[in-house]
Amino acid sequence: MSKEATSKADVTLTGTVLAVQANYYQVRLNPSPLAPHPSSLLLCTRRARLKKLGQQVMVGDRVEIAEPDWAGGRGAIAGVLPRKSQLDRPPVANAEQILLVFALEEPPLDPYQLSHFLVKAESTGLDVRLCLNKSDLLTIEQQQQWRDRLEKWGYQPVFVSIRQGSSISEVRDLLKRRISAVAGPSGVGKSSLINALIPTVNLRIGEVSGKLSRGRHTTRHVELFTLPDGGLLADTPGFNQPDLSCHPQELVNYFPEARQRLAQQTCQFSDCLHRDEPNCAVRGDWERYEHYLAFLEDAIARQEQINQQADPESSLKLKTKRGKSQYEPKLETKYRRHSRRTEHQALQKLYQEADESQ
Ligand SMILES: Nc1nc2c(ncn2[C@@H]2O[C@H](COP(=O)(O)OP(=O)(O)OP(=O)(O)O)[C@@H](O)[C@H]2O)c(=O)[nH]1
Ligand SMILES: [Zn+2]
Repeated sequence: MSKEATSKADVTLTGTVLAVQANYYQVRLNPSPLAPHPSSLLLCTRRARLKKLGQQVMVGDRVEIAEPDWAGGRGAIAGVLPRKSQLDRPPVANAEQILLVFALEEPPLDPYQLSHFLVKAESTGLDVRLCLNKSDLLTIEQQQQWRDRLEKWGYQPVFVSIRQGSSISEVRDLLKRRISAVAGPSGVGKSSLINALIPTVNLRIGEVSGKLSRGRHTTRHVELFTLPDGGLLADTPGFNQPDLSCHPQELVNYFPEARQRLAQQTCQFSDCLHRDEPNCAVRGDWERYEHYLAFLEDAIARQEQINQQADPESSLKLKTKRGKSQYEPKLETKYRRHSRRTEHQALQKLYQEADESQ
């Protein structure tokens, strides 16, 4: 075979990245006549060409493998197929849905915190599923109250008790054959759920230091767990204290019940922020409207900060005090602290250089 023919044959080998640790990628191969057996795992490096192009490789990525060394279980990632979706914190490619886990009790379900997580999850554009754990701590009536309330928010939660092993199969069905990311606050039972879904995983429960030493909750290590009946699951440490970083104008789209109102009626003004504008279709008697207003304030404040950073040479800055806006002089550049954005860019550059020098 000519050299060219060999390399062509190599790139027909494809797989999915299951884990990333430093500069190594664990790849599960797709069935192929070239692979010795289906579901072979290879430990891969990234081709220098991809590094030069700045092509990042994330868990969930579908990749092309070259130079397989079957005996040594090694290979090289030669290409990354186009992504259907991309989560940044944690870095996961091709996820289709977010499984948001909350507890009904211990800790008690806080509607505002739940709303915050839901909006953050919706802002990814992925499907959002809600799983409420520790149903053993609530009566049937109490569960029904939550069910009714959350249905008005636009969600059909799955109530489970991992302790009693109830309704785990419903969650399993939700996750079948899809890439999902699990998110939720601390202590709600995410590890317990993953253990129940994948008995071979054996994550530590309720032991923070144990988890840290295992490297589970560090940003350099992201892993997709393989579910017994197909599907991949990412445990998402970066999602634990979500910060809402959406544009004020977009926020409304992350509330299913507001989306529904907008589908039936439009606001008078196309740039309506749904606060006190006349003839607004969104403002009204729905439970989470208060949450919407609170998140909107944050989004507007963040947007103003971004606008200031986008125009760092302007000698005036817009200040809003008690609803009144006015321009105030800014300090000279050399006396100003570096903006968070430039610090972030500098850090990114450092990471990149460190990566390339390895
Ligand atoms: N009553 C009750 N307790 C549960 C249930 N599932 C988990 N727990 C308990 O909840 C606590 C927290 O469980 P974990 O699985 O560690 O929670 P986690 O969400 O992974 O927590 P972090 O790792 O801190 O994010 C443990 O003490 C579990 O035993 C349940 O269905 N019912
Ligand atoms: Zn409106």
